[in-house]
Amino acid sequence: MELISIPDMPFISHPAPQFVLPPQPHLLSTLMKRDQLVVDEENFLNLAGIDPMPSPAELRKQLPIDALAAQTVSIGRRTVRNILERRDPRLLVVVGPCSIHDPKAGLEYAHRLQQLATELADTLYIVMRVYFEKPRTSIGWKGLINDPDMDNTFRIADGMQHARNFLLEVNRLGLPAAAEALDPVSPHYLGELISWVAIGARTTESQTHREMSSGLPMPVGFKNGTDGGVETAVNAILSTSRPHAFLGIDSDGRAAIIRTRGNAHSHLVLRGGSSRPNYDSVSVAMAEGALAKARLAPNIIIDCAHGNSSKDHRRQAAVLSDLVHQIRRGNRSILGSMIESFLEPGNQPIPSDLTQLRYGCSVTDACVDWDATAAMLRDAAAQLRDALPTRINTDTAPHTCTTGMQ
Ligand SMILES: O=C[C@H](O)[C@H](O)COP(=O)(O)O
Ligand SMILES: C=C(OP(=O)(O)O)C(=O)O
Repeated sequence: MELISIPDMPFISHPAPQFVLPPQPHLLSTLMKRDQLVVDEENFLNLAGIDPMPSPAELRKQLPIDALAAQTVSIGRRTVRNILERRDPRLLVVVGPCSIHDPKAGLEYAHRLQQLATELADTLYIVMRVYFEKPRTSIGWKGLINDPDMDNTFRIADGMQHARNFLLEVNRLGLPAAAEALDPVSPHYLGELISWVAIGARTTESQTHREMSSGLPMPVGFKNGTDGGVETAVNAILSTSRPHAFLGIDSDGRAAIIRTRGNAHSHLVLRGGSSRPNYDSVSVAMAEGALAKARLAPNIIIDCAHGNSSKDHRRQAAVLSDLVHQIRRGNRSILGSMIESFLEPGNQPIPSDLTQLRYGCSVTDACVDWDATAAMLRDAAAQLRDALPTRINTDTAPHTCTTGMQ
């Protein structure tokens, strides 16, 4: 198409011009040279701004990982892999606040949890749930990274800095951390400080998250979908175990082609569904069947919260107790559990005056309080102590994705 008539056209006019520009790259670039504003109006229609962000390499330099934190991460990832491979008989327990909104309260929780983790270390392998990114069903606060001041100012650069700082502190205690990987850019900033990752019920079906997980260095748990079906998660585990190539960024924040090897330690997390829980022995047997059909390892973690407790924190203890009984009765596929727990019970709405926030109480899903958490975990450890040694691997069945696949 010739552009001869374009300089005379009243492009920036209201109402919009009568004709539609054909989508031809050469035409677009010519227009960009002639009148940037025309193109901006067209392509920035729904954008309010693009602000700079430090690159992952810059933030990592500003808040570097130290030897102590690196050792915690290394031991954390190795131990979770060993649990998935039946080399370590302990029950993995991912426990902590639904979301971190107040680093001070979060760290107080981490100190208490570290002591409990040491006390129960013969039976339970405790990893702190450190969730900074919240996937919302519709709208709501999206976590400390997205809006650290909880006032819709969305200071994401500050949020990322707080998140990295917090993870450093937790790891320095010798307590490994678990997080949901929601935004595919975030692991570039935080991944080296995380020992276990969840892909949430709302993103397990996403190809972007499966590709990302295939290159992550830690074991990844895929939640079943919000409808309760496990097929999406089974497909995700299959996909993630394979190599992928996809668009991403490098540590300097430049667009890059990322090539992955595949993650052999992805597994299923049963979190219940909108209509019913799926932690019971029949649901677990069905999940084992779905994994076997796909030639995947029978590796299952049970989330005591979400659809398995109808988001009622008081029901989480019953779910934990049930899965412990399944293990005592000989179940070999349940390798871990998740608990939403904080200093105080329940949850609270985010008030407009943040000084009204109740210290140590969740601002997202309701949590079990500290004393109840400690009681639940001590009880689980006591029940499991004599049942675990029989779970060490002595057979030849597949225990990670790749050994289970042809
Ligand atoms: O764990 C957290 C919530 O269940 C998740 O972020 C969804 O929350 P919402 O349904 O309140 O948006
Ligand atoms: C959002 C979460 O879980 P799910 O993806 O199971 O809803 C969560 O654990 O914070």
